[in-house]
Amino acid sequence: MSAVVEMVDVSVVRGQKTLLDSVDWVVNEGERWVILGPNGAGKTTLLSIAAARLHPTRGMVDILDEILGAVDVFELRPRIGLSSTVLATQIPEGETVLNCVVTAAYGVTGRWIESYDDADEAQARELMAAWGLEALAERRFGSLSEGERKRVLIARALMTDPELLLLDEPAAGLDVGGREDLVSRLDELARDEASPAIVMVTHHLEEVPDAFTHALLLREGRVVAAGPVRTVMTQKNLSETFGLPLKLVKVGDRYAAFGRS
Ligand SMILES: Nc1ncnc2c1ncn2[C@@H]1O[C@H](COP(=O)(O)OP(=O)(O)OP(=O)(O)O)[C@@H](O)[C@H]1O
Repeated sequence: MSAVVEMVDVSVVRGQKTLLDSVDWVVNEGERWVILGPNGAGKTTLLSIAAARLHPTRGMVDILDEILGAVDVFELRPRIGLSSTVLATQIPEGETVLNCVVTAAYGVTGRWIESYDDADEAQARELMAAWGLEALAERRFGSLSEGERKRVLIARALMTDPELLLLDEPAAGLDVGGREDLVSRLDELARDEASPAIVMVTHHLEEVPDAFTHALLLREGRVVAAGPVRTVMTQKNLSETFGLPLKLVKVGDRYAAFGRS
């Protein structure tokens, strides 16, 4: 099994603040990781490095067999699918759903004068069908519900057939129905052997699909635990990660956590 992401002794320092502190992490082909941790733990910072959007202050990062710092990131980024709220803010409100997805082929967020061939549009329409968006192809991005937007961002992230898929809080802001719909779609994606390696960031255990295989727990920039879900998702590790005594509940292969006095 070959590594898709390898980080060795990675730190990110800004002024007096250490955002990531000596992180070691390996994501192999076929693995589906969740990164869990409280607000400010460094999850988005870690994902930004894996997305080749941020260089560490110290340490070695290998993404898809390229070393960060020695590779042209503009060649590397199209091989990585990224869905995040930051990206959502860069999409013009008036852009159609079809254009939101198809423009990923050029790595841009708004359609201008680029020309897309039939294969690009066919690929975008196939992804929209898979993510329940076919009826929304001509709708403006700005008019979509939060759940629809999240699905557009994921379809867009898959547009370039990435070798690594990164999802930053894909279920944030969704109601229970929207969350469950998204979790089951992500579960299906995770079960598909043709899917790329997946890394998803979340604060909420309830959002982790059954089929996710690995977890990395972060607190104050440090890794509390990392490895297979079954060994990492313990009451002790999660209490340490979130900084309060938690009761961990498992329903089937899904998890939830509650405060414990
Ligand atoms: N340029 C910067 N200078 C100083 N501190 C920063 C900078 N960028 C981020 N931080 C801080 O680094 C910490 C980690 O931020 P990050 O966004 O990675 O955390 P997170 O785990 O994703 O948080 P959340 O769950 O709230 O989104 C936060 O305390 C944040 O305020």
